[in-house]
Amino acid sequence: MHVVVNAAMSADGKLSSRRREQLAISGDEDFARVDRVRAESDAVVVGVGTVLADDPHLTVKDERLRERRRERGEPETPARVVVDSSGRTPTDAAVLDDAATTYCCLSEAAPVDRRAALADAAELITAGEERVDLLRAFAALQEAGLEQVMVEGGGELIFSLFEAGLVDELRVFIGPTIIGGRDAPTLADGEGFVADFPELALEAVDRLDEGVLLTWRVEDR
Ligand SMILES: NC(=O)C1=CN([C@@H]2O[C@H](COP(=O)(O)OP(=O)(O)OC[C@H]3O[C@@H](n4cnc5c(N)ncnc54)[C@H](O)[C@@H]3O)[C@@H](O)[C@H]2O)C=CC1
Ligand SMILES: Nc1nc(O)c(N)c(N[C@@H]2O[C@H](COP(=O)(O)O)[C@@H](O)[C@H]2O)n1
Repeated sequence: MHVVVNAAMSADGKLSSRRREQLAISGDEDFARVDRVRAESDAVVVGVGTVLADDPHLTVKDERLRERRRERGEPETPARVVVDSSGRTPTDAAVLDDAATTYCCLSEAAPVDRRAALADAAELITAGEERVDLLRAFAALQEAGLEQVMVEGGGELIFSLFEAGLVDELRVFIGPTIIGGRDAPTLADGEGFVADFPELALEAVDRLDEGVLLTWRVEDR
């Protein structure tokens, strides 16, 4: 499995404001690039915090990219994956519509009624007692045939994936704005590292829109 984390942050490292509402940090060129990365992926993954904040659809938007996927014999949009320990994904979430297969990765703590509600619209994977065990959940996704995986956020999930050593590549668009706020989400939140910081090797620097795209490879830990 190859895991690419892709996100957009402000020049001061924020994914959104302290209100945690969806903000367009990317410009048109970067959103088009994100669409191409989605179209090259078998699955697009987000945490439930992002589902609750943004209600994303996570589909491929460009019809030509969808057509190329169909020509390759792939579903026109990749599978969608929500990492959701207690099954908080609303049943009317856009990510649960029939545009693509959706996997909900739950923990054993997810209540039975939430499991039943989500089972109608999603494939359920259970891994971990109170929190989703990402190593086990991603192994189950790989077992289901998902090899090229794109993670779109948010900051809690991205930190945990780095902590679990699951990230192969990080692509960050840095947009021309300052958001600020000590409580605004950043690229990697969670508890944070105090030692054994993951190390990155810079692979590319590209100017896009009024910002810059950095592509990093994650060094083996
Ligand atoms: N600018 C950008 O590229 C993006 C911005 N965002 C923004 O990020 C914010 C949402 O991010 P977060 O609140 O950090 O939520 P998140 O999307 O990272 O989800 C975190 C939640 O996932 C669940 N979870 C289950 N197992 C977990 C594990 N092992 N590790 C971590 N989480 C686990 C927990 O319920 C946890 O609260 C929103 O404001 C959204 O707009 C989200 C995606 C991309
Ligand atoms: N790459 C990027 N740039 C931004 O400025 C963003 N706000 C995001 N957000 C991510 O995209 C998801 C929305 O997907 P749909 O358009 O609904 O398909 C959102 O939930 C974030 O994961 N990304």
